[in-house]
Amino acid sequence: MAISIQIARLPHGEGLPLPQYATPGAAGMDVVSAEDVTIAPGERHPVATGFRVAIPEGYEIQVRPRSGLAFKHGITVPNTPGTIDSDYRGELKVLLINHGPEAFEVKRGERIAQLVPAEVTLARFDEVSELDDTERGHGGFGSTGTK
Ligand SMILES: O=c1ccn([C@H]2C[C@H](O)[C@@H](COP(=O)(O)OP(=O)(O)OP(=O)(O)O)O2)c(=O)[nH]1
Ligand SMILES: [Mg+2]
Repeated sequence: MAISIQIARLPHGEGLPLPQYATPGAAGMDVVSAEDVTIAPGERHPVATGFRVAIPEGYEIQVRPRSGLAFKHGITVPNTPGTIDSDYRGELKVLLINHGPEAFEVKRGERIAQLVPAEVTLARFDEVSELDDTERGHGGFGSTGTK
């Protein structure tokens, strides 16, 4: 079942489509750019989407890269998955970085990322003096193999 997320359009978002699923089984809702911007190789830019959202408490939106942009142009989201908090009321922005060899032109209306709403599990840390023993113990960072 779909949850309802309120969305408000900023003046520069006029005429843009709402974030939407490209196919019935898509996990992410494609979001488009509200601006024309060129991102030089190695540079990053917080791309405007023209929208603000009010996510219901207990949920977040994850901002994920589009694999096509990453594969074809080296364009990705350095903070992936970006976190949109339920109490954030500023403009939803998509931080893009150009890992490709050529400048990349983002055109207004082009899909730049996908939004995946997700449930948030709230937790607290309960401090203790000892933890239980496990087979893994302190092993990490590749301790179970050679790669
Ligand atoms: O890709 C993103 C990531 C974040 N934000 C907005 C919404 C989010 O709720 C807020 C804060 O993001 P985050 O907690 O990841 O950043 P921070 O560096 O911890 O900043 P803050 O101190 O504002 O929490 O910035 C975006 O618009 N796009
Ligand atoms: Mg934060």
